[in-house]
Formats: sequence, structure tokens, C-alpha cells
Amino acid sequence: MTSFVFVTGNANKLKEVKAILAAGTSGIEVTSQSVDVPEVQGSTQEVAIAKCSAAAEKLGAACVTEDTALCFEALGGLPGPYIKDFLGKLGHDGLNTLLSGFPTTRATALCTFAYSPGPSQTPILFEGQTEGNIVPPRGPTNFGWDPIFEPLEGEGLTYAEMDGAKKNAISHRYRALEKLRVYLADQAKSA
Ligand SMILES: O=c1nc[nH]c2c1ncn2[C@H]1C[C@H](O)[C@@H](COP(=O)(O)OP(=O)(O)OP(=O)(O)O)O1
Ligand SMILES: [Mg+2]
Repeated sequence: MTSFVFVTGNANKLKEVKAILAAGTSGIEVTSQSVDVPEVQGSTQEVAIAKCSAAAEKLGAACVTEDTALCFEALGGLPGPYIKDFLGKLGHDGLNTLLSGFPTTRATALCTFAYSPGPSQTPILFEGQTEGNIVPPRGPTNFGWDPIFEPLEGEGLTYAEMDGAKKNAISHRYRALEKLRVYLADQAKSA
């Protein structure tokens, strides 16, 4: 049995990670801990590595962290890893207004899982992305920017309008987690 400690303070992320792993035959068990770690500025990779390194140091153990970025093509990739602050300050409508006057509403949802084998070890990154457009909010508002992200492969639905299984089959989180799952399975085999 492979298992990992997922360090996150976001219950929605944890719910999706558990649902995605349960839908497969990974047999991977996830426990979660909320550890207060700073989120540095920088690229999505730098943010992910710094957060996972800090979490492993604080825990004194191997762990997994995850960072989600929402990158607007018209804004050169911003808000990117700073989406949490932009969402908090601007809300769904404000994020739409940011794009008014620009030629495209295209955006990329990018998920970066980081696995650290333990303190002072370099985290390994697993990235997944889903392309879509930013649209006026539609659907339930219980998970971040789901109501304003309409994936290209979502048959016209926003992430929020989809049922969980549909989102978890095409999402940035599913695609990144699948790479982490394969890695952990290989590690378990060669152990
Ligand atoms: O699938 C998603 N659909 C909609 N919104 C999402 C999703 N995934 C993360 N989000 C939101 C949460 C936070 O406002 C920002 C990412 O910030 P991010 O630092 O990765 O998440 P967080 O601080 O809530 O949890 P954590 O303790 O794992 O850092 O985008
Ligand atoms: Mg965070």
C-alpha cells in the first residue's frame, strides 16, 4: 500500500484528490495535514518547490503539496500562481472585467503537485493543465474560480456546472495527480 501526506489547507482540493485516486485502482491512501507554510513569489515551479520544501521541513517527513495557477493568455500568464489573491480581491466578475478589451479570454488551469521524500530533499514536480476560457460565472460557487472557467473539452459547461466525476476526468488536478500516481507506483515497485 502506498500512501502520502497531502499538506493542504483546502478541503475542496483534498476531496478531489481522494475522489480521483478512488476512481482508479491506485490503492494509494491519502492523509492530510494543514501546515502553515509561506508561499513565495516566482514561477509556478519555484512556488511549488519552496512550499513543498518548507512543508517537509516543518513535518520532518515526506509529503506532497499542490499549487494551482490560473493563467490568462491576454495577461501573459497572470494571475498565474497569484490567483488566490486576485480571486479574493476581484471576485468572479472582476476577473472577467480584467479581460475586457483584450482579444482573447483563453486561460490555462495549471496544477503542480510537489513530492518531497523528506526534509532537505529536493521536491519532484508533476504538472497538469487544462485549456479553457474565462466566462461570466455559471454554476455553484463553492470552489474558487470553477464558475468562471469553461474548459475547451467541457461541452460548454464551466467546471462548476460539471458533476465532480466529469471535472475529475479532464481537470488540471487529475492530469497532474495521474503523473504523481504513476511515479509513486513505480517507486513502490522498485522498493
Ligand atoms: O480546481 C480548482 N477550481 C477552482 N479554484 C481552485 C481550484 N484549485 C485551486 N483553486 C483556488 C484555490 C485558491 O484560491 C487558488 C489556488 O491557490 P492555492 O495556494 O493552490 O490553494 P489554497 O491556498 O486554497 O490551498 P493550499 O493550502 O493547498 O495552498 O485557486
Ligand atoms: Mg495556498
